[in-house]
Amino acid sequence: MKDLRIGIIGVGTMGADHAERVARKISGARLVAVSDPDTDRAAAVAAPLGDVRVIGDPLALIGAPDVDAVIIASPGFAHAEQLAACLEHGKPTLCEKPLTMDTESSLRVVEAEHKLGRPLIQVGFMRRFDPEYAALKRLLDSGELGRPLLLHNVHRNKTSAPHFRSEMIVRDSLVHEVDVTRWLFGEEITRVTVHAPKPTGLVADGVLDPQFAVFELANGALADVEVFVNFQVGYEVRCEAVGERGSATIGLGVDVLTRSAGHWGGAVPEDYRTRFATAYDVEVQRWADAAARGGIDGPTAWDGYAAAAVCTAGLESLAEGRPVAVELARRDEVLG
Ligand SMILES: NC(=O)c1ccc[n+]([C@@H]2O[C@H](COP(=O)([O-])OP(=O)(O)OC[C@H]3O[C@@H](n4cnc5c(N)ncnc54)[C@H](O)[C@@H]3O)[C@@H](O)[C@H]2O)c1
Ligand SMILES: O[C@H]1[C@H](O)[C@@H](O)[C@H](O)[C@@H](O)[C@H]1O
Repeated sequence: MKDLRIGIIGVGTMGADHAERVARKISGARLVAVSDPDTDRAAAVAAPLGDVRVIGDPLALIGAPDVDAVIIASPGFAHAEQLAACLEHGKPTLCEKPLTMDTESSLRVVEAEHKLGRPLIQVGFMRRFDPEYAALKRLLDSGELGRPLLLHNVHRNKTSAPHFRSEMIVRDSLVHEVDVTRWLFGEEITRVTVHAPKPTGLVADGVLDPQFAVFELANGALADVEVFVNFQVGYEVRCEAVGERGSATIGLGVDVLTRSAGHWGGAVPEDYRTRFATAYDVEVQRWADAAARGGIDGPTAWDGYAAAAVCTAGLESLAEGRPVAVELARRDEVLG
């Protein structure tokens, strides 16, 4: 079988990481093109990776006949237009989260894909491919812990860019826990409350960081999330599920404990590229295998839309200081 020819749009932090992954690690696939408005950056990413074209216009990359499948790693605000083009050209697409930046445009993506009659869009909720999250999912599904009752999540980044304001903390960071909660518990989130304590003094005025969210699920379960994107120390993502007959915790980072220089303990990863390296590898390999067959193998456009709807409610809650019901279209009405 011929290699799947992949083009990547947006080669900043995440896109460059995916470019290297596709070029060096993913079997049955080849990186053939990258696109970024910062063409110098695109050229610098492409140069060490072999025969990779730089295409200035992302829509031209999507339409290029020698690009079989697309990875979108541009900022969230650019996803809606680029996803529409991928659907128009019938190209299997791995779109980094968030699907889009609002509920309405996410629903339009779901509807446009549905009209094509086959799933083409996979959303980059990579935690589903992380070995620890996957083990937790299997444990919960096995019933060993009884009915899941509670999920406690911690999501901390070392620092975030100045443009990363309160809305981004919800739509770009908290969105991971929205997906993890829906996926682990297999239920929709129906109501959201996002609280913000007095912010850390280490962010610009007006940025609500950290935030503390509570998700109410359709089956009566509850999830809480601390999201703190300027924690200073490093990258920490933890999660504990509590069921009727036990609990399970992942993300403790305890696999290598060292004693040196008068301390003992483990390392704190710098960012998501280290902590979730395996998850990204598995995600992209499984997506590439599925894309070669013309489809997807992971979180769907519907998952991206459902997460966007929860984030919209979360932002309203953050602004108004009260719980907000999630407005989600009926799945059977949208997807038939
Ligand atoms: N799954 C994860 O863990 C993870 C981690 C980081 C980022 N992300 C997601 O990846 C995406 C990119 O984030 P990032 O941190 O790499 O951002 P970044 O700012 O580092 O890079 C974005 C790149 O996109 C380019 N760009 C800007 N506008 C564009 C457009 N209209 N079309 C194409 N390219 C454009 C920029 O020049 C830049 O090179 C976002 O959706 C983000 O949420 C996901
Ligand atoms: O875009 C990134 C990415 O999604 C990371 O996985 C998350 O930890 C960050 O908070 C977010 O800014």
